[in-house]
Order: sequence, then C-alpha cells, then structure tokens
Amino acid sequence: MSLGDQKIAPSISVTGLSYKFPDGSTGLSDVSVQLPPGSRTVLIGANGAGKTTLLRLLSGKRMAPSGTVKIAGVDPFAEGLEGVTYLGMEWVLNPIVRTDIDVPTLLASVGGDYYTARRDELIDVLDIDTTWRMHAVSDGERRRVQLAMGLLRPWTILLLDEITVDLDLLSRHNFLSFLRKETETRPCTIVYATHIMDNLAEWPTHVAHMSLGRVKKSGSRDDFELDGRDGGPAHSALGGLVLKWLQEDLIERGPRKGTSGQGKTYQSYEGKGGYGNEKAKK
Ligand SMILES: Nc1ncnc2c1ncn2[C@@H]1O[C@H](COP(=O)(O)OP(=O)(O)OP(=O)(O)O)[C@@H](O)[C@H]1O
Repeated sequence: MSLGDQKIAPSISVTGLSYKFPDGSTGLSDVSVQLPPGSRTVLIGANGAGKTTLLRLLSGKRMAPSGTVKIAGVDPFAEGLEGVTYLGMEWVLNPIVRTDIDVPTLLASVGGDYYTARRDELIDVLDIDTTWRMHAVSDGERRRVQLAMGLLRPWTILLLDEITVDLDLLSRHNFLSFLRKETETRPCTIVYATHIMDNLAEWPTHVAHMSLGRVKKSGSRDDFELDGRDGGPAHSALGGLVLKWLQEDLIERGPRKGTSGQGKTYQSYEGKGGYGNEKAKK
C-alpha cells in the first residue's frame, strides 16, 4: 500500500539518524524526532544547522541508514516514497518556469487536468493570473505558480524547505492558511523549514529546533508555551523563543574557523540601538 492510500495521516519518526556527506564531513549527528500524524511542524535553526540535510533525507533525495526513518510506521525506503513531496531550492531553480510558457500548460503538466478542483483552488488561493507567461512575471508571481504546481497532487507528507521568501505578506498568509486547512481536512502531515516568523505563530502544531546537525529540542506548541504565558500574544512567544535559541546556538558554536576570533555576537543590539538607529542618527 502506498502512502497515498492511507486513511490516517502519516507520522514521521526519526531515531538515531546520523549522516555523513560524501566528503566525509558530518551532516547529522544522532537525530531523533517524533512528529505525530496530521502535525504541522516548523523546523527552526540557524543557517547551516542541518535543516535541508534532514529534509532531503526524509524525502529520499539522500539515503538514510536503514531503520532510522519511519513514515506511518514503515521504512519508506523499503516500502516506497509515494505521497512524499519535497519542495526545496533545486525544485525552485527548475528552468522550465522561466521559459515562454503559459500557466495552464504548466499546471496541466503536473496533473492539473485531473485534479481540477485542487487546481482551481490553488489558482484562487495563490492569486494566479492564468494569462501570465512565465518569462514575463515577477519572482513572487513565478513562485506562486511553482507552489501551485508543487502542491497540486494531493501529497500525504509535505516537506517545505524555505521556498516562500518571494511571497508578499498576504500571499504567504493565504498559502499557510491553505496548508493548515489541508492538514485539518485530509490525512497529511507537514514539515516546514523557515526563517520567516511573520504570521507564523498560530500555524505550527509542533516545533523542532536544529543546531550543528542535531535536533536539540522538539515538541508541541503547548510544550513550548507558544500560545503565550498569561495571555501574552503567540507571535511574541514564538519570535522570542527562536531568537533565544539562535543566540544560544551562536554562543555554543563559537567563532568560525578562519576568522580573527574577535567576532561579535551583537547581543546588545537592542540596548545599543542597533544598526538601524545608528543609521538614523546620521
Ligand atoms: N554536499 C555537502 N557536502 C559537505 N557539506 C555540506 C554539503 N551540503 C551541506 N553541507 C554543510 O552541512 C551543513 C548543513 O547544511 P544545510 O543545508 O542542511 O543547512 P540548513 O540548516 O538548511 O541551512 P540554511 O538555513 O542556510 O538553509 C552546512 O554547514 C553545510 O555547509
């Protein structure tokens, strides 16, 4: 049975996953994380923390050691990865979406004439003009068409690797709302690696924090008190938590090799006024 046939959403279970790149350097160290069926997880971590490496392993783009990854309780590499969609940078860079081609043709090429209701919904949600020609659209417009293409087939696991950077605030909000509705109305599970916290606070059911190739913490929004303490706003709870994690990670990592060793961490940004205020004073 393929993942697409499941009546309940798939869980994602990673246990003791270590990975070395072909050059022998460590990509992941003993990663364990459990994400329940139907969850929407935001994967947090500084640049280079290992988010893409983990998502590529989950998607089968890189081979995970046997027994370390289970999707819906089974080893996806043995049973097949049908239903797993990974949307990351290399997918974004596919040159076809920069050629002189029209939107209906592109959507038809990924099943748009079969999944007509989903196609029309995505055109609406992502505010796509079907008369666009792809060599003559803006970066954000192109990204919206790409997202419609990537989301069109009804996946059961969606692995999103920061591909919403070009979307304007409203488009991203609508896109996140669509994903939320998906997990609430059909059996599917999402992991989303992002650095953009705008409008995100209410969205995740779970959060996982990566640093230096490890998952340091993971849990539900309740575990991290994401709904704010004492009635405080969720957006400041998530934003504050992420900033704190990244500052701790930077201290743990220490100065980069090849620097003078006098690197500053700019922890006093608020107290000293930061770059913005320095500029404003001039
Ligand atoms: N093919 C590779 N060979 C060796 N090292 C690699 C390779 N790909 C990535 N790395 C290193 O692995 C680390 C993790 O990279 P990864 O792309 O997973 O980080 P990330 O958390 O997704 O970062 P970002 O937020 O910048 O996208 C980085 O230090 C990177 O330099």
